[in-house]
Amino acid sequence: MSDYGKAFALWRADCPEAWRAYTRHAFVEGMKDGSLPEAAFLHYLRQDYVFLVHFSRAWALAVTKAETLSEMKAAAATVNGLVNHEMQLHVETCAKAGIGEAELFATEEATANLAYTRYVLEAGYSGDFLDLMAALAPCVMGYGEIGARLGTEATSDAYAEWIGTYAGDEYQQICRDVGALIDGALVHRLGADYTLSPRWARLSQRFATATRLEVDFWQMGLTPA
Ligand SMILES: Cc1ncc(CO)c(N)n1
Repeated sequence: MSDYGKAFALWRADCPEAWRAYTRHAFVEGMKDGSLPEAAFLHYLRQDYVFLVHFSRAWALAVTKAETLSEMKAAAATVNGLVNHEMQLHVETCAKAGIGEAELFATEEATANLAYTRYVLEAGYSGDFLDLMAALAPCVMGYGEIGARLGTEATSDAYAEWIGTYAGDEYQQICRDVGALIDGALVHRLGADYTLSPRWARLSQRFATATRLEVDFWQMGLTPA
């Protein structure tokens, strides 16, 4: 497994079934062997564009909840990566399928999408930087892990652009940077022995909840309305 930091590795190990259901979902395996129907992929991608709008807002909230300039820089860099790099994949792929950007932005949110993004934003509104990071980590690192695996295991090039976006150096670097950001933020607020903090179990639960919401998001993708 790639090095996405210590806290991520611990949180991931705390919810093995959910993590596996997320990263080995039928939707993911369908991209790997090319058997995923294009209609399901486009349905997912339109929803994911809306997801990324809210996900970027959550990262922007992290800029305001940061306590050091280094945290602000890392969160701001992630906002930049999302809106100027990752969302480009969605805009270009949908454009090729005849879906324009205005239509993309106007996509009606599926309930699985609403549930997930508002859960993450609420973690940031009601909690602090750490609550927000625990809710954001499964999204960032999960796609990094899926992309890296599919980058070497894919047997079809049907979804090569999607896989390339997440397997690529730029996205993998974001995952490592976010991992380092989270590890540093934990030490800064809870001390070096942060796993002994009474907050640790709740942070791990947040990570597990967000992971389950990722499973629901893939499932939503498999069932176009
Ligand atoms: C649902 C979802 N989770 C994570 C990512 C990675 O940013 C994404 N694009 N969409």
